[in-house]
This record gives sequence, structure tokens and C-alpha cells, in this order.
Amino acid sequence: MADDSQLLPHRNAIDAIDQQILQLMNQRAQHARAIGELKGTGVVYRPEREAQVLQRIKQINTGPLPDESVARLFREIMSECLAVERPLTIAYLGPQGTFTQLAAMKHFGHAAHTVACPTVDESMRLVEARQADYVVAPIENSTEGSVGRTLDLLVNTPLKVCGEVVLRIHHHLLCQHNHMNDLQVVYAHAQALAQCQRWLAKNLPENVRCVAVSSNGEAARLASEQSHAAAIASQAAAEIYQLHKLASNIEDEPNNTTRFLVLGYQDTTPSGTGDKTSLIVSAPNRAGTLHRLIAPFTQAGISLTKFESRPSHTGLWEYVFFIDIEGHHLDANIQAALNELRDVTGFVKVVGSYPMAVI
Ligand SMILES: O=C(O)C(=O)C[C@]1(C(=O)O)C=C[C@@H](O)C=C1
Repeated sequence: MADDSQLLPHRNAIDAIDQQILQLMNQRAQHARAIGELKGTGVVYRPEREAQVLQRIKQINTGPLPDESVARLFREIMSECLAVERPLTIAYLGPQGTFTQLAAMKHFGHAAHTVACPTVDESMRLVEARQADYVVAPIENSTEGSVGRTLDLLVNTPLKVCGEVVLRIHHHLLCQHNHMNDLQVVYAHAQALAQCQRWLAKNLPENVRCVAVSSNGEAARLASEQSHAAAIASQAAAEIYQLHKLASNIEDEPNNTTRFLVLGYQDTTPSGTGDKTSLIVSAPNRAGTLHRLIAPFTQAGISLTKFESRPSHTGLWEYVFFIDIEGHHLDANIQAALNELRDVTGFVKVVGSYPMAVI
């Protein structure tokens, strides 16, 4: 084993490097402050610039630190620099410890202030009422599909999508005790129950009930108050509510991933790093409708990354379509496709163009 005298030269070098990193981070923050003054009362958060910074860092990284790690570090540096300009408030489906809160931290970093809301509706309303700057809302899960309530809320909101977050979801079974004896009920969000259904069917004692609640954070909070209850929730929730892990990674699909949208009163300019545009389209219920909706994109060579229909809530068997395409709505080929689409459909809403998730 190395003795401390062998470590010393490296530790001295690290001390000197840390001093440089510190000075450089503060210099960076001074530039951010100057940028903030130039922006005045305008929008400080610039998702397209953040995507450029993170993508560039990954591209120029020569290691040995992995690209993902350096991107995460710079995510936090930018978060602190942005807070020097003006701290942001992010609304999310709470309480603390939900995957939505984790997604908000992943996207905005730890300098952002997060505000827990009881429902996704309430989190959107907070931003619509300008009581928070942005909202992060779950939109789809790789195992369970779309989050219908979020899609419905997109139809009427004046907010624009300005970012996306992709989060790997690991579910754990959490409880006050380190055994399943006397377990009567498992609380979880309906999506989590669905994502773990095979594991639950195989491993839960027969008399244990599964009860859907408003969020996984709420499930963990309930389990921390009820000694016969367990929750399906995140590692973060286990720590916040001081629960034991009865079983880890109980999601049925090994790649279980959720995509979240970031919304605010903001249009995002093209990033050059790869943008996406989310659209909502309604069309009369006639033969050939689907073909007419898709044809303008196919002809312009635009990729569709999502196509989903939902009841319109305005007439029986009437639908709205949620379409995500690659590219920015200001791109010439997308503008042309949208104009064509407007000729064949009753309603086209551009919910926003935004950089694809970089980290
Ligand atoms: O470039 C800007 O507009 C900045 O405000 C600087 C900065 C950064 O730290 O790099 C900070 C916040 C923005 O969201 C984007 C980038």
C-alpha cells in the first residue's frame, strides 16, 4: 500500500488545480452575471445555449472522466451561474422525492428552487399564473406509454414546451420495516404499479392490496406514516422518508425510462444540437384523415418521433393527435409542412420547439 509521502505530490498538484478550477468557475460566474445584466428583465434561462454548452463539453472531453460525468458537472456549474443571474423556481408534481423532482434537478441542476404541487394540473397552473418560472411534467414512459393527463393539459395551456428530460426509472419497494410480515397495502402511482405489475404479481403475498395514489413521493410519505404499508418509489424517496428497501429495481422492463417536458412562457430558438417540435392537431373523423396528417411530414422527409391520439373531450369519438417531429418549427421544411397541414386540418398547435435532452 502507498504511504502518504507518495500521495503528497499528487495531493499538492490537486490543491493547485482546485484553486485554478475555483478561480475559473468564479470568472465564469462573473460573465454569467454580466450576461444577466444585459438580459435585464428578459428571460435568463436559455435552453438552446445550455444544450450547446453541454454537447460541446461532451465533444471536447478527452477523459479519463466519462462524457456523461463531465456533462453532469457542467450542468451544475451552469445551474449555479444561472442562479447568479436570477434563481429559477420550478414547479413539479410532489411531494419531495418524486421522479418529477429528480427530473427537474437533472435538467435545471441543484441551484434551482423546486416547488412541490399536489397534482400535475396544479404545477402547470402555478407557472401559468407566473408564480413559478417553469414546470416539469411527465409525458410518457417507455413501459406504460403516455401520461394522458399531461397530454390533455397541453391542449389548452398558453405555456410552450422549451425542453425535455429523459430519466431512467428504478422503482424500489420501501417500508418502515426490513421485512414483509404484516404488510397490508402497497401505495404507488398508477404508472408505477403498471411498470412493476409482473414483479408484484410474483412477489407480493396474496392478501396485500395495491392502492394507486397521486405520486410515488406521496406513496413514500404514506408508508412513512403507516406501519403496515409499503410504497413503490425512488432511492431519493427512501432517503427523504427514511424507509428500508425491501426490494430494489422492481420495474419489469430493464430499460424503464420516463420522458418529461419542461414548459414556460418562452419560445426557444434553434439550438443546432438537434431540436424537436411538439404539435397538437385535430382533424375531422373521415376516411384518410391519418394519411393526410402524416403526408406533409413524409413528403418533407421529417421524422416523427411520437404519434398519439387522445379523445378530444369535445365530441364522441373525436380525437386530437399529439405529434413530435425532429427539427425546429422555424426550419423552412417544417414551416412548409405545417402550412400544408393547416390546409387539411381544423387545428394545429405548435406546443413548442426545444433541444433534445443532452444528458
Ligand atoms: O449564455 C447565457 O445566456 C447565459 O446566461 C450563461 C449560461 C451559462 O452558464 O453558460 C447560464 C444560463 C443560461 O441558461 C445559459 C447559459
